[in-house]
Amino acid sequence: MANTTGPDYALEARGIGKQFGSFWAVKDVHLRIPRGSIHALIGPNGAGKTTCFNLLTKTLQPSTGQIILNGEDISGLRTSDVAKRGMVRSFQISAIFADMTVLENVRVALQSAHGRAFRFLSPISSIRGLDTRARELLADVGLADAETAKAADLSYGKKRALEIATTLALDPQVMLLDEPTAGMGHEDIEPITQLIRKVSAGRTIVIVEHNLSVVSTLSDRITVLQAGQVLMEGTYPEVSADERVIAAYMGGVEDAH
Ligand SMILES: Nc1ncnc2c1ncn2[C@@H]1O[C@H](COP(=O)(O)OP(=O)(O)OP(=O)(O)O)[C@@H](O)[C@H]1O
Repeated sequence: MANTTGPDYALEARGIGKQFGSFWAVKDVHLRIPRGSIHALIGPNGAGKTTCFNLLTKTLQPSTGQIILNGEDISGLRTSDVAKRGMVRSFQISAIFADMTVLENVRVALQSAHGRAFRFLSPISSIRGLDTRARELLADVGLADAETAKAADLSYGKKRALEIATTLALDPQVMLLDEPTAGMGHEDIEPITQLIRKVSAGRTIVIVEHNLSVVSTLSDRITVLQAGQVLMEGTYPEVSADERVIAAYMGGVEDAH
């Protein structure tokens, strides 16, 4: 529920932690992500970004703390229950069906969003309805011309765009993107950055991203993690000027062009 007495947070983490054996990969992390914002999690290698991301999406069960989505405590829910409440993580590229066409991939995502994944005998008319929506989504991500291509034949950047289209098929209010530009060449980074900006309209986005140029372009606010804990939070100019952040990254900045 919207908080009418103060800032409206789509997603909050209250003291979340994750222990593996005796090691705390994430410890006492607090996050407050205003609705409609783009929020980045950054930090040097091993800082706990991926673990934190997995806790937020309930891929991992937190050892401590609470996760609040739209004012509701989701700490005990499974990923699929969280998705039904409007928070979806980007699928891994491996989740794209390589042998299907681009259009078929988005159709499958739409079918699963509508709970029809296994209803093979759907009337043709409902499949056409899905195709209309699938084409809209493909147009949104710049793949309108590629609908008959096999997913396996797409370039890396276009696979990521397809992945975003399949995520958008679930119409998430809160979208979590795990390193969307990882492994991309320069030619793909700019279009994907623009695409994330475009699909952020009317949504809340949490992004784990190593490329600090992408982070600076997209993020309203940034949380810097170090050794599993929050080092600081602020805007890009604030965090990039902070001596603790500079020290944490010393010798470990990747892709900081
Ligand atoms: N399943 C696990 N069991 C044990 N230790 C783990 C597990 N997952 C992560 N860790 C440890 O937790 C710490 C944080 O890892 P995590 O992958 O969250 O960091 P990260 O900031 O995403 O790193 P990178 O930038 O290298 O991807 C690391 O020391 C890692 O070795």
